[in-house]
Amino acid sequence: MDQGQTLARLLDSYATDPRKRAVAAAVGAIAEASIEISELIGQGALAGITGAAHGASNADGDVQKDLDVRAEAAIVAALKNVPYAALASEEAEALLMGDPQAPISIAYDPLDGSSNIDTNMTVGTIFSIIPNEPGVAPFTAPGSCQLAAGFVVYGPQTSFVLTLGDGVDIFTLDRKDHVYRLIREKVKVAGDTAEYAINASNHRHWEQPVRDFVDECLAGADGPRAKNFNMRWIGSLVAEAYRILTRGGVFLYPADSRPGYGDGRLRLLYETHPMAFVMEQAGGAASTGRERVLDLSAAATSTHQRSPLIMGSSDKVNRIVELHLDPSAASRTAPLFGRRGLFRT
Ligand SMILES: O=P(O)(O)OC[C@H]1O[C@](O)(COP(=O)(O)O)[C@@H](O)[C@@H]1O
Ligand SMILES: [Mg+2]
Ligand SMILES: [Mg+2]
Repeated sequence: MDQGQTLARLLDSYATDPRKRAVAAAVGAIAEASIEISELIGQGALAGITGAAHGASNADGDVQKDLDVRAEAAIVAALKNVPYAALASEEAEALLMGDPQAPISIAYDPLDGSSNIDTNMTVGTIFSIIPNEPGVAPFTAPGSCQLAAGFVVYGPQTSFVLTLGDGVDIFTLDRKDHVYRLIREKVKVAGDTAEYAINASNHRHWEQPVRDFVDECLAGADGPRAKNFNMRWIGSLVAEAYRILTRGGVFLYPADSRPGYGDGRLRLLYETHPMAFVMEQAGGAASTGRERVLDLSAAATSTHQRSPLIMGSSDKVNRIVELHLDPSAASRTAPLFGRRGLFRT
């Protein structure tokens, strides 16, 4: 690994044609905005950030926090000189239209995990950059068309996770010099980690395949996976994704039976598409349980469309998909487990 590599230098060497120059400019602008957001978060109440509601609701009906609004403003300002056709943000009901001839469009979640702000826990920014085809409605292509995607984690360190379609690199903010420095190159999701993350309070609303997978994990060394599992739930997608990239495991925000949760909670364009691209580029997988997330596309009017997200180590994601596609897989591959009747209803 080139210890002296910075995000800015990597983007310079990537920008070899007009489309790539636009991608590099967009990633660079989001990185600039993220440094400002990181400083705001670090200051917290000292910068007037309280975690209190801002008063308005975003397009999905979530109450906007102060920081949601300030992060949105920082990103829109940073993208001012980037040639984009359209911007889709969690915090804006409608698309923000730019130059229809521009080579790219950008979707982003300015502040992910906002319910964590007042608890001093990790939050982040997520982004997805797609090609713009003049005459075609923006953001209607499948996730596999993404040119670049990534996320920023505002944790004890501020880190920038990036894929330009050729693996995943992680940069950490050098606060002294205000630059992102490469700390991990071509990250690979570990396959053998016995960790899963899901909001277990929704257990009664899950579909059977999700219950079956969680039951397998809960059964630990006595169950079909013959391994004791740890459970993690931070309530912050970026923090869960960062943990999976650095340590392995699986994250689920599945569809469930609560009204409005038929496609889970996370939004396709600026949450599940970019996370799926990052996971696949790191050798992991991302599925809804039935379909590859990168095969999904949004309808022209559905900027804030949701999709289930099951992401992480391929073996675990594949097992969950198997349980969805073939319900008998639960008992067939676990005869001892099935015979004992553990967790069976
Ligand atoms: O509170 P829940 O239902 O467990 O949802 C948690 C999920 O919601 C999110 O906070 C959604 O993102 P926003 O904070 O951007 O709305 C994810 O980061 C997290 O994984
Ligand atoms: Mg979010
Ligand atoms: Mg958000």
